[in-house]
Amino acid sequence: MDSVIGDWSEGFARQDHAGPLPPHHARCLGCGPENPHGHHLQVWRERDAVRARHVFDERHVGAPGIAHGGAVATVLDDLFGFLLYLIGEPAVTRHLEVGYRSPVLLGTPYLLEAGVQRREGRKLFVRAQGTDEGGAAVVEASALFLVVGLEHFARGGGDAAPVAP
Ligand SMILES: CCCCC/C=C\C/C=C\C/C=C\C/C=C\CCCC(=O)SCCNC(=O)CCNC(=O)[C@H](O)C(C)(C)COP(=O)(O)OP(=O)(O)OC[C@H]1O[C@@H](n2cnc3c(N)ncnc32)[C@H](O)[C@@H]1OP(=O)(O)O
Repeated sequence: MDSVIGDWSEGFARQDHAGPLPPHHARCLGCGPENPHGHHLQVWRERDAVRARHVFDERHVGAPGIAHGGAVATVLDDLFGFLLYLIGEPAVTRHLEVGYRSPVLLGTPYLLEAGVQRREGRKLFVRAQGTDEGGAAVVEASALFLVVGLEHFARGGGDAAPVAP
């Protein structure tokens, strides 16, 4: 196991308190502060939910002025990844579904929230939604995460490759 997996598993005690949660690692596409192509998602815990206030920018453009659907899916998938801090076990996405109700506009803040709907053995069924500042739902997602052992991540060589300039 290399440094990223080692560091992550060391810090992977269940986070039982409300407040900010740590990024998965520094270069994570969803939340890593050192990934220049990343979304820099900042997530906090409130009771049994995880929340983020998020703004998409020009790097994530699909149709002019509108966030690319794949970028929105990336952010929601990564948000689900923060629920693992509540569960205290590593898991990976097996299935992800996104419903795009309204365009997600660039430069516009959205509240993203996710929670665990139910657990059946190693299967975690999770749900999320994104709302605009008026409280209207613009996007919703559901996913199946499967709990895995840390050896799962050794298949990728463990440490993330350096980010290309
Ligand atoms: C969270 C990360 C923890 C990391 C810790 C280590 C280091 C830290 C460093 C980095 C972490 C950084 C960031 C990541 C954090 C979050 C980001 C978001 C998460 C992701 O980005 S993660 C990447 C994308 N992800 C994958 O790369 C998974 C590829 N995949 C596999 O590796 C295998 O697929 C595996 C191992 C998952 C399972 O493999 P398998 O062979 O054990 O199991 P199988 O596939 O058969 O399905 C099992 C049961 O699910 C049922 N099932 C299937 N589909 C269903 C559906 N739609 N509805 C209802 N049930 C369904 C079946 O029917 C069966 O049910 P049953 O067991 O009852 O028969």
